[in-house]
Amino acid sequence: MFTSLRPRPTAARGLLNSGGRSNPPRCFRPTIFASSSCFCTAAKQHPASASASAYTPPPPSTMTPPTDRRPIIISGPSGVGKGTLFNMLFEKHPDTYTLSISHTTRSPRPGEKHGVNYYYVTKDDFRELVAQDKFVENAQFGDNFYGTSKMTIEEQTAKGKVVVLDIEMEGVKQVRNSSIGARYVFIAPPSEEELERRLRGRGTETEDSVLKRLAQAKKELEFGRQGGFDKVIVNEDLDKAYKELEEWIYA
Ligand SMILES: Nc1ncnc2c1ncn2[C@@H]1O[C@H](COP(=O)(O)OP(=O)(O)OP(=O)(O)O)[C@@H](O)[C@H]1O
Repeated sequence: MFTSLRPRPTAARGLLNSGGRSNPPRCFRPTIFASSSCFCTAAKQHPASASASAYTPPPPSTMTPPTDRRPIIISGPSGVGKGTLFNMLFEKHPDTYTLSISHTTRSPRPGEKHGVNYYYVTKDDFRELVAQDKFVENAQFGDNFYGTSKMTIEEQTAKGKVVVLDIEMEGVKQVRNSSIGARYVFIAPPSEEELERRLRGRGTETEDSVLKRLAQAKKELEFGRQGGFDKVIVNEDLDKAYKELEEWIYA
């Protein structure tokens, strides 16, 4: 269990999966840094459009699904472009990827549905699930717990979907220590200055949130440098980074 910051951890995004991990469309697991009433920064439909002006939605893919069906764990500092890249992937391959649905102890918000946005459980139930080692990763934000169950991943994988988890380093460590076989990609910025520029340019954070995210980014970058990822992609040019990501996934 950890309580560190986790922007929009597990599979928290996706243009397509309005019933993905948590909240209403594009609003998933909370972030302690969220600056708006939406608990996450995922409300941006096309993050790329905010700063990466050259972004154009990719045409639907005719590619066959990847042969490697293991969950894809994406990690990297806040603002590096993880959501942007994965949204592009989801857009281009709408039938291939899915976001896992988290368990949470928080109450449903209006319009949210159990089993669609989250699995809503009591704290006692959650603790019991932790004790039974049912989660591949879990975290505490404020008073509430959040976790990705192994069962959710297994069910989606059994349906032929490739599950995507977007998690920060503590979550990555947990997944690595779990029984879930996964592949790991780290998204790095071209520089810390550019990372800050993107975070500020996104316009979703308060100054306090930007500073906290940048402080955490240093740790995340060090974690990325330590190795252990199957793939590291420097997201400088968005289209090139996306191509690299897709080639790696489909290799
Ligand atoms: N290659 C790029 N060049 C310029 N801007 C980019 C690039 N990739 C992403 N961006 C922009 O950077 C900002 C941050 O991207 P995004 O929200 O996808 O980051 P993130 O890693 O998902 O962050 P968080 O973890 O906080 O959700 C967005 O405004 C996005 O448009």
